[in-house]
Amino acid sequence: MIQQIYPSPSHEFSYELNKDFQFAAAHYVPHEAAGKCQNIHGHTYFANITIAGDQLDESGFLVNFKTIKELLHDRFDHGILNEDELFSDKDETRFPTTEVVARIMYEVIQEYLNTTINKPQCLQVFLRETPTSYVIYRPKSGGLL
Ligand SMILES: Nc1nc2c(c(=O)[nH]1)N=C([C@H](O)[C@H](O)COP(=O)(O)OP(=O)(O)OP(=O)(O)O)CN2
Ligand SMILES: [Zn+2]
Repeated sequence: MIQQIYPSPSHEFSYELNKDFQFAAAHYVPHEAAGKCQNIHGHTYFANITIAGDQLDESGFLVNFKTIKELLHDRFDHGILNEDELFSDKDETRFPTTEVVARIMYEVIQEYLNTTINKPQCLQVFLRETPTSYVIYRPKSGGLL
């Protein structure tokens, strides 16, 4: 896996965990502004998920690395993003652009984290779509799910 340097969010939590993974997925952006990207095509996405908190769970984990991979990588890998119910071709807030995919990845992981006993926070999703294009999504403070 390509190791990358990415910006870190500032915070005052005692623990910060980062999980990197790649997934291959196809998508198209259903808007004329997307030009050739209106046609279905594929990417090898690279993601880095940052999670922080002050309390560990009964396993001594902030959150199990494996769970993050199962929730995100295993859902999207070798899929067509537009066909996942998380996305929509009719609602621009759910077109599978890099921005939206990053935000939706945050929403998926934070909804899971909210069910855990120690309730850590996802502070950042870094999502690289191509060698020259990436997005960082950070929830606004106070706007956490
Ligand atoms: N703000 C956004 N702009 C674009 C997105 C996006 O998700 N958010 N997506 C695309 C296309 O899907 C495309 O896959 C990526 O575009 P781009 O970086 O332009 O890809 P190129 O390989 O053609 O870029 P180079 O500059 O030649 O490396 C378009 N825009
Ligand atoms: Zn694309």
